[in-house]
Amino acid sequence: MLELTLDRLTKRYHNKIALDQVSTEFTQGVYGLLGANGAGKTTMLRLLCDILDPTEGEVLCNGTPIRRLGGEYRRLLGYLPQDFGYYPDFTALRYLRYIAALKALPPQTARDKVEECICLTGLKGEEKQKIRTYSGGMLRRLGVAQALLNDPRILIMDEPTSGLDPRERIRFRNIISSLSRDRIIILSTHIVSDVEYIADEILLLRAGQLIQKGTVTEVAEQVKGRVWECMVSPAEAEELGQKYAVANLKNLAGMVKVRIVSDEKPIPQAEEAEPALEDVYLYYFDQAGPQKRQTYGENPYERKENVDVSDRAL
Ligand SMILES: Nc1ncnc2c1ncn2[C@@H]1O[C@H](COP(=O)(O)OP(=O)(O)OP(=O)(O)O)[C@@H](O)[C@H]1O
Repeated sequence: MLELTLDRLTKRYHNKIALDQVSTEFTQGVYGLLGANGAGKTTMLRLLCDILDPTEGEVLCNGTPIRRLGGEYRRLLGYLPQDFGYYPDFTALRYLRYIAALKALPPQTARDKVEECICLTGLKGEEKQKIRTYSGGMLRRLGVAQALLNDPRILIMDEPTSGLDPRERIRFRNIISSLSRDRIIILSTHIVSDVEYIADEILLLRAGQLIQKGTVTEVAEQVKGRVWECMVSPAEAEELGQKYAVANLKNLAGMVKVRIVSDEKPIPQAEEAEPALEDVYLYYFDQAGPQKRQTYGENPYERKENVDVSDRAL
């Protein structure tokens, strides 16, 4: 079985520490790397892909430093960067054949894999369209397809769901679930719901440090006793929003149901609620300040459909 080990992995850009002594292991499964902007997610993924050199520490694959494995390691790897390069005037088919050639796949294998990846990512029927005509979701699926051409045992994706509409998000999650057998899949995001349902383990990265790792339930347990719900008037809700990290607001018959993440009980009538992953996210990453938290949408108490709390909090 494949095992990736990060051993005190550190990356400094001049005097800025982007990744700070991160040690952890990955075995088969889906891992969701969650963190706010600038937390160090891209840096960690690029170190894992051997695109960046660590300042200290190392990445090991089955005990051997990936530096030493070189091409042997890269053959195990599929990578979808945040902005993957493509030629807009190529058709998807031509582009995938081109990438297959770059990955040095033998011609028959290339033809088979291109077809397989087109089908797997739901692009069948659209593969002869020029990429410039693709929607954001189709483009992301094409990105996944190119990362899969060499049948990688390790699949690394940087913010693969950014800019996708809810339908494409669900589609993406289903693709990842179908790929998860026999692979290490690591994907970064700042959108909690994108990893909540598919990740076997969640890693929380804050200011370059790994602050939590575990299943969704294990990570959510970390805020047990710190999640509160209460029904208050709109004015009280506004006041609470100024003071606390508010995870959820719902208008109910003139009153507002408020979900708050706080070490202390915010008001006497607040009741403890079962923690969820987005509460954890809010607990660790709510750096926006109350003003920003409260200015989402025209009515701050209206929970907009398909808008992630984590998006709102940042
Ligand atoms: N080439 C670079 N030179 C200097 N600083 C950098 C460089 N790349 C990243 N950084 C800094 O390192 C920190 C971590 O950046 P990184 O891109 O890894 O974070 P991230 O979690 O992926 O953020 P985002 O979600 O915005 O992509 C940030 O403070 C960033 O400004």
